Amino acid sequence: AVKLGNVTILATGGTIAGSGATSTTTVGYTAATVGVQQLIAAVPELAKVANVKGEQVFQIASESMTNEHWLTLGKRVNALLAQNDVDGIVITHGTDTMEETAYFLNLVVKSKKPVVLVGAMRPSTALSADGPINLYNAVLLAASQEAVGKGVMVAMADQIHSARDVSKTNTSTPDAFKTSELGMIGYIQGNKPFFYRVSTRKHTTETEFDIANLQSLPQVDIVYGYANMNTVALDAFVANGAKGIIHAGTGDGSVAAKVKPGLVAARKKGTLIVRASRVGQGILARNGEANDDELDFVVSDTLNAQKARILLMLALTKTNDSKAIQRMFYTY
Ligand SMILES: NC(=O)CC[C@H](N)C(=O)O
Repeated sequence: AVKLGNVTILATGGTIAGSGATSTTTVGYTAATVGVQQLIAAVPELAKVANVKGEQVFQIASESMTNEHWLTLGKRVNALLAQNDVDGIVITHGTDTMEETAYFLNLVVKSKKPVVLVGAMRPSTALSADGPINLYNAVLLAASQEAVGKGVMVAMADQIHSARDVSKTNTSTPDAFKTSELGMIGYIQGNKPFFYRVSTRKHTTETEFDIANLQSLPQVDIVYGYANMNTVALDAFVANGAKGIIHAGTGDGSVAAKVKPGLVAARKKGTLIVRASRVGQGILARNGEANDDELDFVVSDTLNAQKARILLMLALTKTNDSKAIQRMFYTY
């Protein structure tokens, strides 16, 4: 008989653990109601691909995820993966901030063992609920040799995405997760993962970040760019003590004339400024829409604003040097 891998499922809530009033309730249901043992019991097929254990870490909708949740989860993942009797981890998670949690873990997990985030777009009570098959695929992926060393992954709708590049791209359809231009890394088909590409960016055991002794992360906020933008949000975040600001600018990270003096003043007072884009694809050109060298700004490379926020928080636990932080944005 083939020896099965040991996979721990860490449950955090979300729609995969959600329930609705009827079988056709696919919106307006309640997330985070079903416990991890019930999730596992609903998919007896899991026992064919791994020895599965469950742990309820949180029971929340993922829009309420906080830095503190991430530190707790990251430490638990590292503790479990340090054990000889754990071969991989699956994290069930709400889909709204799944890409953020995945990228955070991609930067702080200290192991080559597979870590797979999974969720559902339809609650467990719905017709054609996607949670059970997504969970099955995630567990077989986490138990597979092929997934070792690939960094943190998101497994949704038979596709494998790398944490750095994946995004939720639809409010409600089951195929919501995409890595549009950079491309997903593989498929799961016929009970097997198939990989086709890997990111060139460093992750997990290759990063310089260590959360073992951290109780909190520096405050970093996002300012969204739009026509007729005013300066109120930026000024309020800076007055509130933000250590970093992600400016999710229009286009290639352009900054409205009215907003620029506030960013420059914040930087002079010590706040790190990262220019990102609201567009969703493409490289943020350094010294393009602003003279970053002169203004001492950092650019986000291809990271979207919510992921740039995570990298900047972790970067600020190591250094305040903008050049070192810019290097990190071209590394991870
Ligand atoms: N499909 C989902 O998981 C969304 C439910 C909820 N808003 C969450 O992110 O947890």
